[in-house]
Amino acid sequence: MDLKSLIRDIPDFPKPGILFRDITTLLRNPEGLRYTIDTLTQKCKEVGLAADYVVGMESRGFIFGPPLAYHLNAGFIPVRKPGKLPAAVHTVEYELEYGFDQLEVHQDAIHPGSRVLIVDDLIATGGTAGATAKLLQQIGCELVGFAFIIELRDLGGRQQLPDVPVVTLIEY
Ligand SMILES: O=P(O)(O)OC[C@H]1O[C@H](OP(=O)(O)OP(=O)(O)O)[C@H](O)[C@@H]1O
Ligand SMILES: Nc1ncnc2[nH]cnc12
Repeated sequence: MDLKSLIRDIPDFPKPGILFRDITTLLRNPEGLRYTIDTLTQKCKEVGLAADYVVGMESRGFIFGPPLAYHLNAGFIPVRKPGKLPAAVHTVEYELEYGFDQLEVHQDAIHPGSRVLIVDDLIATGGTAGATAKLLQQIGCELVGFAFIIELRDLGGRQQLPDVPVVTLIEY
């Protein structure tokens, strides 16, 4: 399936100079959605990505994380923007393609030694995924790999990540 044809490109969003890769057009396509989840699962299994937990970042990691966790027989743990999680949190700061932000995870959601797989819709600069990896590794988790629907290769985000397998479906 030509997944790229289901991604909509929006120039100058959310800021001038950013070419936004919009996944909502893929999500609303039944065959595209099924193919995306099935192929992501298959590729993770092919490289041996067994995990206790799939960790997804707010907000688009929440779309792809739970179905992937379901198919990999793992739990799902949300990593959220600041002030959203109700219990005690661990926090990390990171840089975006278009700004700065923080991410948080519940302290009691995850424990040293847990095998975790980080999932998001897209890797650009690698700031978000790299910060999430740092957060989880500081807790003492075993990071088994990353899975993204889209990789923006020119931004070199992969170089920001620890040396574990990276699964991607679409590259620009
Ligand atoms: O590799 P990076 O340069 O860090 O960029 C990738 C991140 O940016 C987007 O999220 P965003 O922070 O815009 O939040 P959203 O999902 O809530 O729109 C995207 O969903 C990734 O999480
Ligand atoms: N170019 C882009 N398109 C969609 N989401 C993004 N997140 C960071 N950069 C992005």
